[in-house]
Amino acid sequence: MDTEAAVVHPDAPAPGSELAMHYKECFGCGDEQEAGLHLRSTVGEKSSVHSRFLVTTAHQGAPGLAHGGLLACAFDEALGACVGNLLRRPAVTGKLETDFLRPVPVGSTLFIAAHLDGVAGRKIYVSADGHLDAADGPVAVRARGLFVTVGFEHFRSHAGQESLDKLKAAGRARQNDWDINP
Ligand SMILES: CCCCCCCC/C=C\CCCCCCCC(=O)SCCNC(=O)CCNC(=O)[C@H](O)C(C)(C)COP(=O)(O)OP(=O)(O)OC[C@H]1O[C@@H](n2cnc3c(N)ncnc32)[C@H](O)[C@@H]1OP(=O)(O)O
Repeated sequence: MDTEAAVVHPDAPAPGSELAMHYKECFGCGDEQEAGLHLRSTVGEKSSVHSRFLVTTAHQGAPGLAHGGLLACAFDEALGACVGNLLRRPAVTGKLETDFLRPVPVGSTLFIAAHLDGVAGRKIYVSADGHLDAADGPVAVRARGLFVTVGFEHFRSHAGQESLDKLKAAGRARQNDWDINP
């Protein structure tokens, strides 16, 4: 694939910044989504974002072990947070690949290190490693994502009015908050 290096937006939060949830009802990071994953993310060095996911009994597949689909969801969120916050462009997941290398037990924390790999037009390539219980713990899950830059029209034309009102209330619907360049 022919990609260019991803250039972090000059207004992106600096390394070390704790990222705010992007939407309080988001399944991945929202604090008003009781059944959600409650990921917490921090900007890292060199086009990276570090997210933490505490696996609870709500996330089980087999007894005592995380469900693979929920782990994929955690990576979707972590990769999306990396893309959205570092590039400051609205983008959606086009493709998400996951390798499950080790079981992830209930009670463990997955430390997900996501990194921007490159950009080709509207396509943004991003990948992540999920380390068990420490930033340098063994890699349990690995993921690669392709995000596609979209205009705000994507959300306007597909989401219901009530959701758009919530988005506006959160101050996210203002186009000048983002670089729209699909
Ligand atoms: C106003 C709100 C703003 C919010 C921003 C907040 C940011 C806050 C910060 C951060 C937090 C974010 C955290 C969120 C994390 C979760 C993210 C999700 O889960 S998103 C939901 C799941 N994904 C979908 O629902 C997409 C559904 N699909 C679509 O809408 C379309 O298919 C779309 C937009 C992906 C592409 O459609 P087209 O018509 O616009 O464009 P075409 O031409 O088809 O694709 C563009 C290029 O991408 C490639 N492409 C698209 N899909 C591909 C695929 N699956 N595999 C390979 N290539 C693909 C195509 O081949 C094309 O490439 P070529 O330019 O020709 O080289």
